[in-house]
Amino acid sequence: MNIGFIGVGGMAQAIIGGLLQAKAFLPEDIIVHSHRQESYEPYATQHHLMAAPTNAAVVTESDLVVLAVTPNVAPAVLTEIKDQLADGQTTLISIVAGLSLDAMAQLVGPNVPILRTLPNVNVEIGAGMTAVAANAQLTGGKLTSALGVFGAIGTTTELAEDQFGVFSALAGSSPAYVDLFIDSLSRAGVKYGLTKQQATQIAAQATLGSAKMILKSDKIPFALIDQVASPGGSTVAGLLAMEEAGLMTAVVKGIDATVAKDNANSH
Ligand SMILES: NC(=O)C1=CN([C@@H]2O[C@H](COP(=O)(O)OP(=O)(O)OC[C@H]3O[C@@H](n4cnc5c(N)ncnc54)[C@H](O)[C@@H]3O)[C@@H](O)[C@H]2O)C=CC1
Ligand SMILES: O=C(O)[C@@H]1CCC=N1
Repeated sequence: MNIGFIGVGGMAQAIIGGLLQAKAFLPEDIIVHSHRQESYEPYATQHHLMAAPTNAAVVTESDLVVLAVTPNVAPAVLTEIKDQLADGQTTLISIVAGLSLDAMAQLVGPNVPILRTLPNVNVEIGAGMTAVAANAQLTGGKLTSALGVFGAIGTTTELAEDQFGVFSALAGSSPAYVDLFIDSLSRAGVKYGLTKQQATQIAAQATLGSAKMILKSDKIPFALIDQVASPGGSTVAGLLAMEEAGLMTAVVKGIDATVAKDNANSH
C-alpha cells in the first residue's frame, strides 16, 4: 500500500511526519508533488520519500492520494488529475476545508472512491482529531485503508458533511487558539518574573493535564472548575476577572468568525 500527496505544505508535512513516526508507511511508499519543485524535492530527499514529476504521476503511482492544496486551487488540481482517477482504483482523500464530496465528484466523475476529511495539525505527533465522511463508492477494504491513515495518527470521528464547518473551527483551527491561550498564560508568567521558556513549559503542561482530565472525567468542564476554585481563594478571583474581560464571549465570537469564513469558502 502506498500513499501520495498533492501539495506538500504545512498540513501535508504534519500528516507525513505523523505517518512516518507511527511507522504506518515506509518512506519509499510515500509519493509527493507540489507546485514548487525547489521545496518538495529537498523535502522528499530529506525524508527519503519518492518525488513525482507531476500531480497526475502521483495518482498513477498511488493507492491512496491525499489532496493537500489550498481550497482556491483544489478544483483546478482535481480537473488536472481527473483522467488518472477515472477508473476508480485510487482512493481520493481530501483534507481541503469546505470542499464537499458532491463538488469533488462533479470534478472527477462518479466512480471515484472519496474520503472527505478535516484533520488538525496535531496529527504530526499522533494526537490528531480528524473528521471523516466517505462517499458511496468508498467501501470495504478501500474504506478501511483510507480510515486507517488517520486512525494511525490520532482520533477520528465520522461526521455529517454539514457539520464540517463547526468541526473545522473546534478542531482544525483550535490548535491556533489554544496556542494563543497558552502564550497568553506564559506571557503573564513573564510579567511576574518567570523566563518565557519556563512559563511556556509550565502553561503547556498544565493545559495538557486539564485536557486529559476532561477526557477522563464524566463531568462537564464547567463542573471541574469548581474543583479548582477554592472558597475565598485566588482562582475564583481570576475567573471573575477573566469573565469581566469577556473571555467566554471572545472565544464564542472567534468561533463564529471561523465558521462564517468557512461557510463563505465552502462549495
Ligand atoms: N493547516 C491546517 O492546520 C489545516 C489545513 N487544512 C487544509 O489543508 C490544505 C492545505 O493547507 P496548508 O497545508 O495549511 O497550506 P499550504 O499553503 O502550507 O500548502 C499548500 C501546498 O499546496 C501546494 N500547491 C499549490 N498549488 C498547487 C498545484 N497546482 N499543484 C500541486 N500543489 C500545489 C503548495 O506548493 C503547498 O505545498 C488546505 O486545503 C486547508 O484547508 C485542513 C485542516 C487543517
Ligand atoms: O485556516 C484554515 O483555513 C485551515 C482549516 C482548518 C485549519 N486550517
